Amino acid sequence: MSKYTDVKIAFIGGSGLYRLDTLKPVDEIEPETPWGKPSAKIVICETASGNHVAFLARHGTGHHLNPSEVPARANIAALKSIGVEVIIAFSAVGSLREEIKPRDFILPSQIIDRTKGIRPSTFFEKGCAAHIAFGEPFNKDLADIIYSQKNTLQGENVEMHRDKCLICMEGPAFSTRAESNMYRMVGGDIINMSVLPEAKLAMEAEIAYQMICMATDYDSWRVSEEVVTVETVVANLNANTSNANQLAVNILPALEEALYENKVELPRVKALKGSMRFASITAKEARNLEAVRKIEYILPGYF
Ligand SMILES: CSC[C@H]1O[C@H](OP(=O)(O)O)[C@H](O)[C@@H]1O
Ligand SMILES: Nc1ncnc2[nH]cnc12
Repeated sequence: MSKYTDVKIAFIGGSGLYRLDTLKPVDEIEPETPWGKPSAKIVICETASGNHVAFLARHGTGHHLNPSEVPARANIAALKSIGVEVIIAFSAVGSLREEIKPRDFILPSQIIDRTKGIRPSTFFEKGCAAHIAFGEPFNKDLADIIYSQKNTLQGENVEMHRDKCLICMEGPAFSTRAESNMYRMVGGDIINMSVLPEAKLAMEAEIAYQMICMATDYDSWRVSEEVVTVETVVANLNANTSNANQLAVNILPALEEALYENKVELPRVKALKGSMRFASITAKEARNLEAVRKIEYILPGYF
């Protein structure tokens, strides 16, 4: 049992965002979950109101994990074990649309899965099957709070877009020009390698999840442009860092008012609580006890 049980809000940092300078770190923890240890130590930070929030670097603090290697189950389970109810996850993405410019911020509302089945993507396996509804993979209440801060973004012509479709590819190589064009044709607006299985696992753990994407490049579709390289991504990432830091602190008061002070209701966050209680389709007597024991870590008493 962790000494922290009431850390309701967590930030996950992606490429280029290995800490949040605007939050005051007060402790570090490394929970051992049934799915192993998280990508990095979870940094516990104190907000201006005195609440604790968590920060976790998705690829490790020195970015040693490629997207296919991120221990997403351990990450989500570790956050759940300290009481997390809401995850705001940052991600660097390529843009598949002219109007989404490098350095713009995007709140996706949909995902198309182009990962290759090599990432463990569920807590429910080996004798305890369950199926979550994933039609709305992101949490609109959280997107609304984040979008309300759109005018605080700094930089010439930097915009925030919402309701976009995010393609999640396996990587680590970037897309070919033909793949990039295909993603545009099927309705993709932005592309990354990280939203899955993170978003699915959060849903299974009853954690509300919204990704804040930061465009770093035009991927490989634009004929007038060189194809994406990691140098382009990193240059724009560094430019995005201060906006990401500022956005994180700007949205905290609204999140804290809702989650700690119950001043505002977030119906789509509330609806998640208890949503998994009847999600397992496996007959009680047919459930594998070891599988159930592991799931107890994230949903105690459910199965
Ligand atoms: C460094 S470029 C590709 C890499 O960047 C994104 O990472 P994250 O989502 O963690 O910010 C993308 O998903 C790829 O993993
Ligand atoms: N073009 C791209 N494709 C996939 N992931 C990315 N992350 C940043 N840019 C990306």
